[in-house]
Order: sequence, then C-alpha cells, then structure tokens
Amino acid sequence: MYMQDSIICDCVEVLQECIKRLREVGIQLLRGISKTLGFEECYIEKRMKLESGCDFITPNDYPLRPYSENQLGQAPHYDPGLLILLLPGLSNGLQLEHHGKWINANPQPNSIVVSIADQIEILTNGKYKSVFHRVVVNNNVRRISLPLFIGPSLDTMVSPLPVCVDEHHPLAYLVKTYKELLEANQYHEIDVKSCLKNVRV
Ligand SMILES: O=C(O)CCC(=O)C(=O)O
Ligand SMILES: [Fe+2]
Repeated sequence: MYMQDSIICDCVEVLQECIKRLREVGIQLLRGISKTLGFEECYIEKRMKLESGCDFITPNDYPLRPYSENQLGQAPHYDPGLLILLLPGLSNGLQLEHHGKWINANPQPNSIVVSIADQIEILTNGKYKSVFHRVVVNNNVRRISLPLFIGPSLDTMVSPLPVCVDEHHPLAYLVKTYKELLEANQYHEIDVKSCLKNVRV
C-alpha cells in the first residue's frame, strides 16, 4: 500500500513538473507569435489573460486494436485553445492534414509536438490555421500521449485582432468568450472540443 502511494506521489510530481515546463515552452512560442504579428512579445499573454488562463491536460491511452489499415484512435478534429504542446509517447500515429492528404507527424524521440489551435486562428483572422489532425493506432504498440492545451482565461473575448483585418482579409470569425466557445456542445458544459465551426462568419 505504502509503495503504491509513494509511486502515485512521484507520478503526480513528475506530471506537475512536466506540465510546468511544457507551459513555459508554450509561453515562449506565443511570445514569438506576438512578435511575428508586429507586437511586443507579451502582447498575446496580456490580451488573453494567460496569468489566469484555462489550460487542460487530457492524457490519451490508445489500447491495442485488431489490425486494420488506418484504424482511428481519434477521429479527425481541430483542438481548442491557443497552442497544444504534446508529448507524443513512443509510438507513431499522429497524422496532420496537408493539402487534403494525411501526413505522419513522426516526431523525433523525446521531442514535443506543437500545434496551432482554434483561438490563434481566430485571433489572427485565419492567418495562422488551427491544425486538422487525427490519430491512427495499430496492434503492436500501445500509444500513450499527453497533450497540454494552453488557453485564455474563460472570460476572455476571443476575436480577430484589428491588425489582421483589412479589405483583403474581412472579419472571418464571430466574437465570443472562451467559455462560450468551450460550452458550445450539446451539454452546454465546458468541454475540450473545437469551436471553429460555430464561429466562422
Ligand atoms: O495522441 C495524439 O497524438 C494526439 C491527441 C489529440 O489530438 C488530442 O488529444 O486532441
Ligand atoms: Fe487533438
């Protein structure tokens, strides 16, 4: 009993440290994105109130499946949030859509997969696209992955930045709070589901 408790404690500490470091990487990348848009580096952090941001960590465990080509562990989807930082585990399976084809992400060992999510697409009025992706699984390696969804605070209005809207790029998304976007599911409860289809103009 004692052993089990101490193992669980160790796991919690490792997980907390892992989340902290993934978040630090995410914040640095968001600073880079702020700069590419012509802002000072903390612009997105401040505008999205990331100090009280709403992050989700949703570990995935894909059991082994009887073999069939492209057996899906997760159907094609977009992710909510600003950025996703994913520890992809030891088996391949993550695929990204590129020009209508599915491409294997094939991350290097010990790497972090970073993807743009819905709220960056909305903020940039579609200049940076949320990544459409899916997971295929196979019958010889169990896949465990750990994504961290970095998001704004729930009361933050998410709308295209004026600098990304002009006559060639008309406003393409409605204005809603992050909470409203996460609640746009049949249960009207906060859920880690993409909201893009509900806000495209
Ligand atoms: O397991 C993966 O590699 C991706 C997981 C994912 O897309 C998700 O949890 O939203
Ligand atoms: Fe995802």
